[in-house]
Amino acid sequence: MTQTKIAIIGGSGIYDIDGLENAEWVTVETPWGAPSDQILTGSLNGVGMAFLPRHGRGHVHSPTEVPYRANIDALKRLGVTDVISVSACGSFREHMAPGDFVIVDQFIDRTFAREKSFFGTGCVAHVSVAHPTCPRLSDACETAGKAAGITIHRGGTYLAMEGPQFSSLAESKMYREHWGCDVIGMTNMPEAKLAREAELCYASIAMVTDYDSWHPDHGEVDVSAIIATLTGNAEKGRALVKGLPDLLGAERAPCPHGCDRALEYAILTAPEKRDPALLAKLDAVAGRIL
Ligand SMILES: CSC[C@H]1O[C@H](OP(=O)(O)O)[C@H](O)[C@@H]1O
Ligand SMILES: Nc1ncnc2[nH]cnc12
Repeated sequence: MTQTKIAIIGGSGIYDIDGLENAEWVTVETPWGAPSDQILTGSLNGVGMAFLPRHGRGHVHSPTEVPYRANIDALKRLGVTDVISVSACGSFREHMAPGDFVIVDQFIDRTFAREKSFFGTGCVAHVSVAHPTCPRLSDACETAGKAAGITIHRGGTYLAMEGPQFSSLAESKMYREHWGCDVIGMTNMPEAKLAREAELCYASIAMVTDYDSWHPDHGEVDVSAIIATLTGNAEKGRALVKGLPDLLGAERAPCPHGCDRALEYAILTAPEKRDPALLAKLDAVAGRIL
């Protein structure tokens, strides 16, 4: 049995979490550079926890510049088994209103200026992201959220845009009316893809902060309104996180959906053709099978 270790990646407006026992900010070095910030480690009800502010304390990294590979590698290196992203998002659906939480289960990746894989020349791998989030971890988030009195929508398609500017009205309408997207944000990709490559279970909680720019009765999105909604949600988010350790348990069996075995048949490069330098960088991410 593996010990459960739950990581929370906190998005915009979430730079710390309270209530961890033996809390300590630790520096983690990775072959992919420095993570967004130090990582807060500790435990909650006997379960190991880690918290990483995605944009760094003080919000220093733009969505494009977040060191996604270093973040996921650092969490893996710390022994994390389950990653929960908590993000701000715009909503394309009237009934997904500001203040509601959406447990995202699909993504459309429109980002184009980010490193999206740990693999490449010298070690080529193709993992499946047909189902990019873990249903078991998403179940726990839904249950904990409902117990905390949060309005939760289970399932939704998240459009990941490059940013940093928000969408034009034409883009917003296209994503909503033609592409079937439910919410929009700038950070869950490539994060979810990298978590899958690192064989980590990943769930995404998108906190609705605005109606982007499509809604005729709401002004277009601006950052001050987003932060006001997030601040109003902080207590709900904290309550959700506190419910997770008991739901996930201190020990975990293999993921029933195979997230923790995603690399099993993914690597194509012949053993004799693999690049030792890249293999060395993959020690944490793919050490289980390399
Ligand atoms: C603060 S407005 C836009 C910014 O907020 C979201 O960040 P995160 O996903 O880390 O909560 C969004 O994706 C943008 O990066
Ligand atoms: N409307 C929006 N578009 C992109 N990212 C967001 N984060 C919060 N609201 C957003």
